[in-house]
Amino acid sequence: MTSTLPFNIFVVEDNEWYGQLLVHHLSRNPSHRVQRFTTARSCLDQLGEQPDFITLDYSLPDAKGEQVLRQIRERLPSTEVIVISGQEDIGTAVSLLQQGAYDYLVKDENTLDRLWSVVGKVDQQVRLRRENQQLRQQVGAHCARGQAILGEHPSVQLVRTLIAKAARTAITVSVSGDTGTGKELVAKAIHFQSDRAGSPFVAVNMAAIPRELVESELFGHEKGAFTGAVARRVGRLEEANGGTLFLDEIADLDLSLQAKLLRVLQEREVTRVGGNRAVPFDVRLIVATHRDLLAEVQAGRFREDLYYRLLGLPIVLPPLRQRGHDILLLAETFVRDFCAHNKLPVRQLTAEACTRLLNHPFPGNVRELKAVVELATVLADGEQIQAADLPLRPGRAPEGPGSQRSLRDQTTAIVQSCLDEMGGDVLAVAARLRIGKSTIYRMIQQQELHLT
Ligand SMILES: Nc1ncnc2c1ncn2[C@@H]1O[C@H](COP(=O)(O)OP(=O)(O)OP(=O)(O)O)[C@@H](O)[C@H]1O
Repeated sequence: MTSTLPFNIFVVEDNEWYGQLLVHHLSRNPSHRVQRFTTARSCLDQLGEQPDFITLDYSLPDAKGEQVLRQIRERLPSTEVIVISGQEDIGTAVSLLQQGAYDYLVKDENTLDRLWSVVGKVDQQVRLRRENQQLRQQVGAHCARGQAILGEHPSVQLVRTLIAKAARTAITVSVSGDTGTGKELVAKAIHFQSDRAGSPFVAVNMAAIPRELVESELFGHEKGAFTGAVARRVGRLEEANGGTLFLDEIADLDLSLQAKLLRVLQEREVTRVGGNRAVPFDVRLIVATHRDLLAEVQAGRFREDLYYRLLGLPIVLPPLRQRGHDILLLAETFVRDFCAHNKLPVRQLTAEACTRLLNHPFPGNVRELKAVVELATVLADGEQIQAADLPLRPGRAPEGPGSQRSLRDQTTAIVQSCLDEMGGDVLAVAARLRIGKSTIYRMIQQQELHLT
């Protein structure tokens, strides 16, 4: 997928001859749309056109480079600005770079070549960003229709209700649940159902970033802020401006950064590492963890003030094994989608395969179920997916009271939970669980099951 939109460039230069030279040079690429302005005011008045790139003459008749740069950065934080100056002045260059200029060029015989290579880089970044945006919109359309989170279990219905409520405001949301229960999916659903859907959804996993890089990842850094900071980098908070920031595995954030995050969230401004300018931001925060955050607070590993700042609207995702017949509903949907994507004839799970799925503890939750049934679809020979096709490994035993139960007890519990959910409709339960209705009637007669 490539973006066909033009790359919009503003050239702000009062010198007639040099301005025309820049316009001519930058217009050599047919996808560039170049406009020229001779004053700061005329450029600022047209920022509504959202240029992708601006070349800014440092000395304009009505303003200095710093002032214009500040106003552009405030209004269009993702537009890159390159300052072009008649004289080399290291102090000015450093100050402009710290204020967020992409580069600082001195007018000499190399300027046009350097400009050409910088514009090429920015052009590529912008196109990648647009592609991402298009992909996001596709995912978003799916999430926004409320179809992403499958399940009929009351606990999942409650999750969908809370998502819809959260989407109406910008409240912080804290999602908890074991690995693979759908925490990121919930975060995306909230974002794409909210009025921030057209803005970025940025996900950061605290456990996946080396400790020493977390601060710069979140808050960004200026060029030269530390060894290896070869270019300015906008942090994830700024990247999510106007949209949603999803901080996964928040409990893994170390204590010193917890203090910094709290301050940034309270002040609603972020200063890049090595920078001296606070940039305001507007993001909805969604945090997730598979740990008990309150227990982390009690153990002194998580700041209590940050805990209360982040709690917001809590959404709890139950483990898959506690969602009754949703296991089958999800399995059937994953098989159907997988067959459709891979142009395979539709495959059905046999009754034995369903029973095997219902009795598996699924320590990896929905992610594990999806992987298992997709692989089984590939392994199955005919149109049916047999129990033996399911690559289920004896997993970690489910935690809690169920862990010591026999297979029979677990089956009874699943059938009972379906009966309760479906208002005692034996035929519907038999169809859903693919077991004979007489088996259910016999279990009722033997008082293993109860109709409420
Ligand atoms: N209720 C659901 N309906 C449909 N798909 C689901 C559901 N829950 C989870 N999934 C799918 O399961 C996979 C894992 O979900 P997700 O990544 O959101 O889990 P997670 O809790 O964030 O995992 P982790 O804690 O390991 O990061 C994804 O492919 C997701 O689309």
